[in-house]
Amino acid sequence: MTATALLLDGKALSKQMEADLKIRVARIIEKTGVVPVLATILVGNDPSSEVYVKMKGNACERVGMTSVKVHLPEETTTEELLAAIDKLNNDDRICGILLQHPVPHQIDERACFDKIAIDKDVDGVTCLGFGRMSMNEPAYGSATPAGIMELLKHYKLPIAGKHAVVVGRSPILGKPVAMMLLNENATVTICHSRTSNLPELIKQADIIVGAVGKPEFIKAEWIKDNAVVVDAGYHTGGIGDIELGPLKDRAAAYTPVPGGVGPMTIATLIAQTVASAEKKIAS
Ligand SMILES: Nc1nc2c(c(=O)[nH]1)N[C@@H](CN(C=O)c1ccc(C(=O)N[C@@H](CCC(=O)O)C(=O)O)cc1)CN2
Repeated sequence: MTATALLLDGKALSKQMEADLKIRVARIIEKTGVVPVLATILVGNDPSSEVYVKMKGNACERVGMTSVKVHLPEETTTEELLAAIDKLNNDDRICGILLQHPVPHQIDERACFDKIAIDKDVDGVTCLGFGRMSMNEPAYGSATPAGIMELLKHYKLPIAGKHAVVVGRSPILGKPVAMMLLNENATVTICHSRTSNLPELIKQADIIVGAVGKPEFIKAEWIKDNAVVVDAGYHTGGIGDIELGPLKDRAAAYTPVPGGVGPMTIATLIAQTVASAEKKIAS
């Protein structure tokens, strides 16, 4: 029997989140007279990265915050980027720092992510933040995984006791989403490029997360009926990492591309920046 799968509408939820964030930002400004600031760092001229950073700046404006944009040339060295991050760490006006991934190949991205002060790591990219989150200690989660968890929570989809299969193990997506699902008591399998029996493992998934970065790499026929399908991919032509078409009438729920995980990434970054600003005034 087929039924229409529940559409996990990240675009609509991100709008709701923004409405709430706008009120919280107005309260911060009323109390302190200071507008919260997110610093965005873009290194080089990757057109997609330019678009994502612009979208983040626009989201800041929509909720009444500002963003300081640091745009560094393609030839920037690790040392130069570390110095730029250090300057933002020491700037009292800045509540959060976003370093757009990927950075040019000559840069040690890990060293630069880890230079971000923990209280300004609103994009959840530092090893310290990841470790704390994994241990269920307070930390800002990596933006896309935290956005996915918020979406599952909003639609009251059960996680505890479910078998979640994550395809991808990147530091800002696959690994953190696996730890977040584990913290919610899912049984988690992490698959990657060296996994030999991928279709077989995916067949077991109650929750499948596509985080592999390859267009429609995960085939609909590998996914069992009534699974919750989360597609964290975004590729030209409006497709993700999962072949979503055939699943729309046999999954329990699915995130569309576009309009699913992507908008939640941005809303989560902004929500965590607002939380950082609130923490600052409470301390
Ligand atoms: N430091 C980071 N770098 C990167 C992250 C991240 O979370 N932190 N994520 C991705 C890219 N990304 C944000 O940076 C991102 C990608 C896609 C979307 C999005 O909303 N996409 C739309 C469709 C695109 C469009 O309208 O043009 C959608 O899915 O509806 C948001 C953020 C890599 N780098």
